[in-house]
Amino acid sequence: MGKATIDYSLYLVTGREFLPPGKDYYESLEESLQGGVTVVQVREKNIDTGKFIEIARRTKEITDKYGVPLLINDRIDVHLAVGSHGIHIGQTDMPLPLARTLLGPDAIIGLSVSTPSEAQLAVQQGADYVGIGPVWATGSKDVSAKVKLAPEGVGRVLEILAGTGVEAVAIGGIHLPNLAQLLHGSISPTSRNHLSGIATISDIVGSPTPKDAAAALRAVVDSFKRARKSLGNPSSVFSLSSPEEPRSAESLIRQVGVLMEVVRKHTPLVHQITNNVVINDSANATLAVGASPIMATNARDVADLSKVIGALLINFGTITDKEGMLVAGRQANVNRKPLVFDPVAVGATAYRREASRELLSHWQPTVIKGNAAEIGALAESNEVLSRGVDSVGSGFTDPAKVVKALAQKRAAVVVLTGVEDYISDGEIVLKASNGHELLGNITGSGCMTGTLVATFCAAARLHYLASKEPFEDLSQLVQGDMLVGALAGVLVMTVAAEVAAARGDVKGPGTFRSALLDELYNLRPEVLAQRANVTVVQV
Ligand SMILES: Nc1ncnc2c1ncn2[C@@H]1O[C@H](COP(=O)(O)OP(=O)(O)OP(=O)(O)O)[C@@H](O)[C@H]1O
Ligand SMILES: Cc1ncsc1CCO
Repeated sequence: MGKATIDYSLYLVTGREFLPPGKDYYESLEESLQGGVTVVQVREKNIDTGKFIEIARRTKEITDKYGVPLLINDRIDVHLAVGSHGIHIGQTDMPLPLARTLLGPDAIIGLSVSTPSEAQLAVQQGADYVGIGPVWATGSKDVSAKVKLAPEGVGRVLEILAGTGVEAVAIGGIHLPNLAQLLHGSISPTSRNHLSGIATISDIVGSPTPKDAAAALRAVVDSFKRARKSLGNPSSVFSLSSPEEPRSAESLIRQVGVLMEVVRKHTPLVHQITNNVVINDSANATLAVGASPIMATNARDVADLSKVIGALLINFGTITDKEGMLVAGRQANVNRKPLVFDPVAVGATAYRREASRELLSHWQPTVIKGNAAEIGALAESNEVLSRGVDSVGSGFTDPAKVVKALAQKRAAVVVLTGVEDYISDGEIVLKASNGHELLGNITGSGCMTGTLVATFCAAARLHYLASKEPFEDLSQLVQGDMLVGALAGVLVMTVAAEVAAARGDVKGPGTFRSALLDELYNLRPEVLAQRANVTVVQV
């Protein structure tokens, strides 16, 4: 088996302590290989050398039967004794150059890395692959003192590895429900490098049916790799929502009109965890455009709900239900429902910054929507400051560049609201110049825009599912063109606002607020198409 042909898709690290009561280690191992494990690493701590060699030898008999390479954790002597394919070493184990000298060029040597600089060194020293982690907290190893990388942190390491030929698996807290989030969210921002696979212990070893457990994980990794491989444009965030038509402003506006009809026809359920300032206006805005709102926040309620909703909005304006946000978002990823994140006032306090980091490491948003201060805080730019929930200052020097970079960094569509709205999927940037200044005089206009973005993302998914052959890409977090969904939310809101503001009965914010609801209800695709002012910005 040549080194170049090794498939790192599903890398099993053994851990006999996780076996369910009564389950035999060798039986579990064989079943996991039948389920699709592609590499095995024997990891034994605190064990006599003789016993380690015995376990490794019997393990190799089984892995050989399935043509799967065997690696030994840390112990070169055990590797040599059983003739395995190589070793895996940690940062504090034997130095990689020394291991290479001892083992020669043909042995596989993998290294655990947690940072881009460790990855850089691994490349220089000739590692064949790296294990990047810990991604999340895990019960299999004490990583309490280590920084949890989250998918975004894995992506920063993958950036370093791009083009080097060094492959990468991620490790730490990876389970079936967060696997698609990890694969998608860790694609490196600039080079679009992605994981070769994932390493796991407990999901497989701890299962009474390791064959099924391995097969389920493998199916997600396989479909992810297939999708990345077949991708026409590797910079696209949503690989399977490749646009139906070339992306001109006219065609996008036409597609927005289609989504307006889809909402009225199918009345998607839009689950919203939002702040208590805007909750009623947001629910009414959802109804006005033809969808159906549900404002559940309790963690015990949201998991069931996730199966039936069209999309989820998480707006942390008054941030009282973080537990519900964590569970609902994770379930949206599992059920492949669009998830719109509105990080209200994220830059204003340390607590909000920390909460946003926690949420974004726990689930992958489909769309991130914010005003300049909020997008600035997420993009770690100090061009725009916040005063509570509002932005202060004149905005970004180059807003198109900021939204495009953040979309790439977060693997999500980004919507920046303000006098002009900017929307990017990391590939193209749209500028939408509709709206009215009275929107700045009512509270929660941005929050309502977020609600409508979620509503039309639900429609984009329904439209995709209705118009395409059903497909089984288990690694996709969403299906449908979410750029069009986001644009639709922004345009419906801002065009309805223009029509409302022009009414003779509108005298100020109070009458405008009622008129806005009426005009959301009355808005037709033809009127939207006439008024929509959208341009594609070259970045
Ligand atoms: N002066 C303006 N002219 C045109 N449109 C505007 C103006 N101000 C805001 N908008 C529109 O209003 C919507 C809300 O954007 P804004 O940036 O004010 O949100 P926000 O600050 O998050 O609001 P809130 O915190 O009150 O929910 C956007 O769709 C935007 O296009
Ligand atoms: C005023 C306000 N405070 C927290 S959320 C919110 C609604 C507008 O973002």
